[in-house]
Amino acid sequence: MASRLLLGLNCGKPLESVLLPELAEALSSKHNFDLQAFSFKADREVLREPRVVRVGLIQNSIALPTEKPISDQKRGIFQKLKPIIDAAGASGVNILCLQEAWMMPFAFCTREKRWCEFAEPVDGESTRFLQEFARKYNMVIVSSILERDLNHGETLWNTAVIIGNHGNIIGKHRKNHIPRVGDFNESTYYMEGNTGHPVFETAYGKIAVNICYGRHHPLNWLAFGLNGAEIVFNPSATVGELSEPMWPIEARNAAIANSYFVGSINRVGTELFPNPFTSGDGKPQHKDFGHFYGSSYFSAPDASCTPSLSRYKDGLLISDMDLNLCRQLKDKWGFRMTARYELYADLLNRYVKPDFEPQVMLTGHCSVMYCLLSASKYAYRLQGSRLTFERQ
Ligand SMILES: NC(=O)NCCC(=O)O
Repeated sequence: MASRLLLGLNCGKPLESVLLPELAEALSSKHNFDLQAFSFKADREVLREPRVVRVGLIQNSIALPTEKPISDQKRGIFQKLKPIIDAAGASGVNILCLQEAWMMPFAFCTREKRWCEFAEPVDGESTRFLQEFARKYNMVIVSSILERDLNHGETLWNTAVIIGNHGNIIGKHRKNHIPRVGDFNESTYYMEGNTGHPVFETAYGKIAVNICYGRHHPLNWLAFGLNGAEIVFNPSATVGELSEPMWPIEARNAAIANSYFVGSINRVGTELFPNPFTSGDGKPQHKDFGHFYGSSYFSAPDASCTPSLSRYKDGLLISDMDLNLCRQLKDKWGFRMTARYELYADLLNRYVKPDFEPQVMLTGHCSVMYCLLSASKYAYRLQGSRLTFERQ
């Protein structure tokens, strides 16, 4: 019963696990990373063949202490990821996504500008590192980096680069929503993205990327769905104290509401920085953000989801998913058909204007109050939803 609620049912059954090649298992034992694989099925259709793609998510801790030279730290992460990506390749993964800013410690919240040196152009060394794997394994790779935009005054962005299965760069998406919560105040580092909600048509399906804090924004999820995404990745960096109770709910809910699959990834470990920083909350200064709790997982449009990877260990989570499930769930629940986009559009149009007044109707209770007030010594004035009183 508990598992039915926690993981749901896929086509009426518990999710099945999948056997992986020995090579992948051997890499996971040798390099000590968690490896799990599952399969989301869809019903057989008469006119369409199943569209099964194999998707992978990688979560990892950093490789070297943050005091080490920046280039060593970055190379250390490359070395650490190599066997995990090889395991994905050996398992026949078609689309692989790494965690947010995978090529660096999660330094944004220190607000120290020294970490800007990790930034790279879209076609920089991290992309080149991954392009080789993309070619070797015929794999699409989603790589979330700190981007330095050389064509626009060297500004910084939090960007997901989409590398095609031939090693080509299909495009990029820049994080839309920047957190300003607790230690996660990343606004001193990069600006709100300017790429909208692109969906990338890859060899294996239509994918999009909702970077980290964007997962708290239902309209951000919706926009990727409206543009036709079948799989949305959510590469993240978040810690236990801040968000762990929300983690298993938000992406799963987005998958249900938007009839697509979601792959959620969070980094693992505690990252210590050389200088203490504060969170502006009156608590003592500290040198870490807390524990990045991993727990990466997949969610499907039928409300089923995989178990999560470890809270502590590096890991590769693989899942087969029949993308036909997206349309089957659209047909079943009709969320797209029953949504009232014209009503939402109208409200949002009015809401973004400075003179917006909330549409609040007076309850019966209030009307009685107004009658009493009218008979009293007070004059009242209703402006929009604001009620003011004045003694007569
Ligand atoms: N990287 C990032 O956006 N973190 C914010 C924390 C959260 O959304 O849980």
